[in-house]
Amino acid sequence: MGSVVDPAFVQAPEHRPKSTEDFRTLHLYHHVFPLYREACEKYAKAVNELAFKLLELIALTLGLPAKRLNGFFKDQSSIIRLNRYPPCPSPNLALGVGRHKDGGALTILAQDDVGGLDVKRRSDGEWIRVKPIPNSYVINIGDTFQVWSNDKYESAEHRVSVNSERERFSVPFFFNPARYVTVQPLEELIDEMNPAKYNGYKWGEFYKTRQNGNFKKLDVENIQIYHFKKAV
Ligand SMILES: O=C(O)CCC(=O)C(=O)O
Ligand SMILES: [Fe+2]
Repeated sequence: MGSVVDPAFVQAPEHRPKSTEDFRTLHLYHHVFPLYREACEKYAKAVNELAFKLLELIALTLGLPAKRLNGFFKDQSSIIRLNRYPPCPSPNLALGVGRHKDGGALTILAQDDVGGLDVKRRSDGEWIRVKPIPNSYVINIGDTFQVWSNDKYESAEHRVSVNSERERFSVPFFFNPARYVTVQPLEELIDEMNPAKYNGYKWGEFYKTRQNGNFKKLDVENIQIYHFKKAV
């Protein structure tokens, strides 16, 4: 790479790591944008605190001690993504993000007032726009919670539509457990009457494979939690 003349035109790095290991060596030009780094770190700390509060509240709703799930996040692999969706001349022919489910425990999404996030209504399969509400987050239950809760909670399928008028920004925080965590139905929630519906899987392996895409796209077979569903 040549020398940097104007930092506004620094070539963006290849930002999709090839393996989970690469996340550790990912640098977003900290030296070029120190204020950006500071803002990101501050935001990450605050949203992480919120994530733990939500985690504890959800644990209580499952009849578990508030801190029952906290240990899974000791070496958490959470990430924040900054999304920009430019206006699209043919919004009916393209999607900002194709249909998918978030694989982790929770997603805390900040979105601007443009709108574009659609969630699939389970009753009839219709795509419903998630209306932006100022100063609020969209909280999404991910696959990990679906498995922990043995299907009591379900992760929602969603996608992002684009429009031809305005660019859109969103900032999801993906609250993910440590890579070494085996995700499986919590033992307190299963018994003979209500047996485990999933075999356990290693979060790090699942996530690495999920990075190849979500649901079936081109010729890549994507990993989904139903692959771990036990036969009944
Ligand atoms: O931009 C959004 O509103 C959501 C993006 C999203 O679903 C994702 O990055 O997983
Ligand atoms: Fe998502």
